[in-house]
Amino acid sequence: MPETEIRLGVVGTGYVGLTTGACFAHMGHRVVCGDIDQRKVDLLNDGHIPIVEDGLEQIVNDARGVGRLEFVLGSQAAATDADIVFLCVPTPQGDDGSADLSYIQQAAREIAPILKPGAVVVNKSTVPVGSTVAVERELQRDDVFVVSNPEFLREGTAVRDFLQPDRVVIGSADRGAAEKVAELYDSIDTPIIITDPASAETIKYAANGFLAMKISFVNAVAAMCEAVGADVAAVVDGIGSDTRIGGQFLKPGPGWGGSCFPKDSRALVKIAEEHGYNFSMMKGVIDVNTEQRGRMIDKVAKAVGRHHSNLSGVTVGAMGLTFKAGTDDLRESPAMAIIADLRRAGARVRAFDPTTCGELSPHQESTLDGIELTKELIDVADGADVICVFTEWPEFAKVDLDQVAARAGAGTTVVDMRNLFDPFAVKSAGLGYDGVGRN
Ligand SMILES: NC(=O)C1=CN([C@@H]2O[C@H](COP(=O)(O)OP(=O)(O)OC[C@H]3O[C@@H](n4cnc5c(N)ncnc54)[C@H](O)[C@@H]3O)[C@@H](O)[C@H]2O)C=CC1
Ligand SMILES: O=C(O)[C@H]1O[C@H](OP(=O)(O)OP(=O)(O)OC[C@H]2O[C@@H](n3ccc(=O)[nH]c3=O)[C@H](O)[C@@H]2O)[C@H](O)[C@@H](O)[C@@H]1O
Repeated sequence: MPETEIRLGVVGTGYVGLTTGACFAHMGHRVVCGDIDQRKVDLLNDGHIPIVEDGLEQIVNDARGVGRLEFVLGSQAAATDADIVFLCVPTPQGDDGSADLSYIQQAAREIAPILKPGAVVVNKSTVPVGSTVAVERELQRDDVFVVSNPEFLREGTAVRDFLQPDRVVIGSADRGAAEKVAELYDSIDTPIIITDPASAETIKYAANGFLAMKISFVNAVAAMCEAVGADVAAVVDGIGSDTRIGGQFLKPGPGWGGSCFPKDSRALVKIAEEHGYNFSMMKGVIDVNTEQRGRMIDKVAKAVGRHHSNLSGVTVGAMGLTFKAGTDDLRESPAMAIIADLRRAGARVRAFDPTTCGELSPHQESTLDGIELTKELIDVADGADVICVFTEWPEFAKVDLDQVAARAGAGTTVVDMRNLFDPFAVKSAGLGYDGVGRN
């Protein structure tokens, strides 16, 4: 890997900031990552990775070992001396559905006085169209440049996605600044798309919106499969084999969740609305997702022979809590949303997730109140009237179904929201089975 003289600052050490900093250091750059969360900075300086992310610990430790990666408190300490500063702070959903830019604006204000002349500030956070200009306005510096470089990594495969991206998108009004950022990716073999800031910002939302649309589409098709007696797996195989459609992101489930699709799909609708366009298709994509959660709750109610509004006395065994496998992230998890509704209807929920059976991460602590956590997967079967598979953790598929039936009682239904189990195997163990789009 080539050692370069370019110094990078990264503001925010969450899923995106930590991955960005560690991967750029791995690629040969010198990186200083700053966060306002003292606990996170301390953990990182003690060699602990605060999130579950495959392969991240290794590259963080390797880069720190050769002195290319440092963790400091605050944005200024990260940006001092940096030639290029990446803003990787949250852009949560505001009250009206639009993206809340206050963290970005705050970070920009913090670093404005200490930026080196000629420095490039990069919006890596997902920000609405016009945010490059908004950051320029906060900085009030005509000797620095602002560039958009949206990130497309997924949680769980963040390191791989960052180091082997399908493309890198850079948006800038200044060609030289765009090329400076592009050079950082020189060691990666991938197309680099340089465009204007508004297009780069739109690409990010359009990509997430399109992926959410694929999943909503397949969930709607799954509902149809149940109605007409078709098998969604065969249908997905049949349509996904058409290269114009592609087989990826067509797994039916309890609806899409996570820290990005929900907020970004709403922000996309809002951005369009603010510019005079009614993005009705995206609204439909969101509606189908809401319906999908309702359909899952109806499946649970049907499994125990009750109406979904009255589940008092019902014990639900929950397999998985995170918004998908491979992450510890509970933000906007379909499991958490469905569990909240089941609990509101009076159900008791006992749950196991591989990321909640040890010490809880800060994200998790605040959200798990009222859910009884078990130490082992099999324990969720104890006394369960219904068992829900919320997350597709591969190890769940290896559970001993005879033991599940013994602990829960024969006839208990498994509502398999991820189509993880073989229905025949579940039924052979004496359990009931209900999947998504399967008959
Ligand atoms: N999580 C994901 O998979 C992806 C997220 N994104 C976008 O990236 C952005 C960041 O997302 P995450 O990394 O998930 O957020 P996160 O919440 O995991 O991390 C953000 C970090 O920024 C820190 N922070 C906030 N203000 C700060 C400041 N002024 N100075 C220093 N640190 C500060 C917070 O303490 C936190 O550690 C969002 O816009 C998100 O939409 C984009 C692609 C993927
Ligand atoms: O902007 C972001 O934050 C990121 O959002 C998503 O990444 P992520 O949220 O980590 O997770 P995904 O793997 O996309 O899954 C999102 C949700 O869709 C669900 N999903 C995904 C794929 C599928 O076929 N079916 C399905 O139900 C998942 O279970 C999960 O709830 C995008 O995939 C990333 O490209 C993007 O960078």
